[in-house]
Amino acid sequence: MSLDGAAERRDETPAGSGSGNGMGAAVEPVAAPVPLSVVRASYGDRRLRLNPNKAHKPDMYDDVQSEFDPSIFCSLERHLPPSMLEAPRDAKFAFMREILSRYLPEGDRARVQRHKEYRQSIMSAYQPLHKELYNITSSSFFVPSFIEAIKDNTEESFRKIISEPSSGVHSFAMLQPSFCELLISEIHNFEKWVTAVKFKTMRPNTMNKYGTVLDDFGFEAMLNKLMEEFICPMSKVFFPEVGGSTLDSHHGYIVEYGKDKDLKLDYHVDDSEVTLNVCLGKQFTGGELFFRGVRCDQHVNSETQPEEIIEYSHVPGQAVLHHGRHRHGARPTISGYRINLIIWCRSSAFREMKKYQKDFSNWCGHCQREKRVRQRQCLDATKSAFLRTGGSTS
Ligand SMILES: O=C(O)CCC(=O)C(=O)O
Ligand SMILES: [Fe+2]
Repeated sequence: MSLDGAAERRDETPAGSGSGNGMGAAVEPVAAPVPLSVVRASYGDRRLRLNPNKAHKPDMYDDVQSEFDPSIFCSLERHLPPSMLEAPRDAKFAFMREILSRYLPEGDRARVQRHKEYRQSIMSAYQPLHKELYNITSSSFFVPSFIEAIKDNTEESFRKIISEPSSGVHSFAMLQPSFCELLISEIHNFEKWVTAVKFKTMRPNTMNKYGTVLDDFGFEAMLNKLMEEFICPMSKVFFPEVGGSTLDSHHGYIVEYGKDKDLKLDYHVDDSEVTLNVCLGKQFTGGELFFRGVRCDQHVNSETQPEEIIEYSHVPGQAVLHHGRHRHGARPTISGYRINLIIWCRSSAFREMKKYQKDFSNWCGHCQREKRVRQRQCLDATKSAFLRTGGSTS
């Protein structure tokens, strides 16, 4: 969405970008499906169970090629009708895939498939430089105060490490300097490889000319764990009203600013429920974040109140956790080079619920103000009615 001042940012669509990258990497074919007539004939009861069979140990689907994530098949298997639980894996896979397909329109399915192929073509050719970055090791990734707070997992422990927790923009020390250095070096290695093999990569979203999607070259599982085990505990406490406790997907990328890179980032809202933004380095001046209040879709361009003006200066290793709909931008990086890790975290449950809601006064600053005005008018009307009738209730 691009209204007056604030532009909503979407991931660059994978459509069309899988081709023309000069890589020529082979894309594995989608697994040959088992004809549904076979599945139908053998298993009469075809209704999924509402409650999962927790005692059942599902098969693994990591080696199966499809447009859906293998973990979906694992989870869904526990909901299969009892007669199917011990069926051959291929039969279960075909059955579940047919059900899932009904919920993914043809266009989306083709887009997902192309993106999957794009990722595979990168990952089958790119050699990571620092393999240890692709799996979380708390002690080498995070500073002790952050590890401690997550371990305690209480509102109090989080508030202890956060500065200005009342503003809705929560900042805290998170990453070890050595981790930041290694990640920067991995990213530069990837960029060097991209240039050398003339691969055409997708940018993180429509507003960056530079920047790299980490999920596209092997970091997806690590960032997912980061979201589930290290972001979710905090967002559950600080952003429960926008699905902070049900984050279930993410978009993880790197932004780079400086000479010959992007200089600034325009005013926008993220395509996320909760965003984690961590500065990795290096040395720079400028590049401050400015925030201008949280807004729902309908009020994304409404005026800013003075108390909503927040400025934040990036410090390497320091994270900012904010509401995705908190309007913000980044000021020009005046000198040096700034590189940040961004994770847009999303909640499918919240997005579904949002479709049926009109009032977002539990988080949108403008809805809140409108509600207060309505309440005041109502109170005034009651008061004047009371005065008119002299307090008589008959
Ligand atoms: O440059 C920054 O720190 C902000 C990046 C940002 O807001 C975004 O990528 O959505
Ligand atoms: Fe943003």
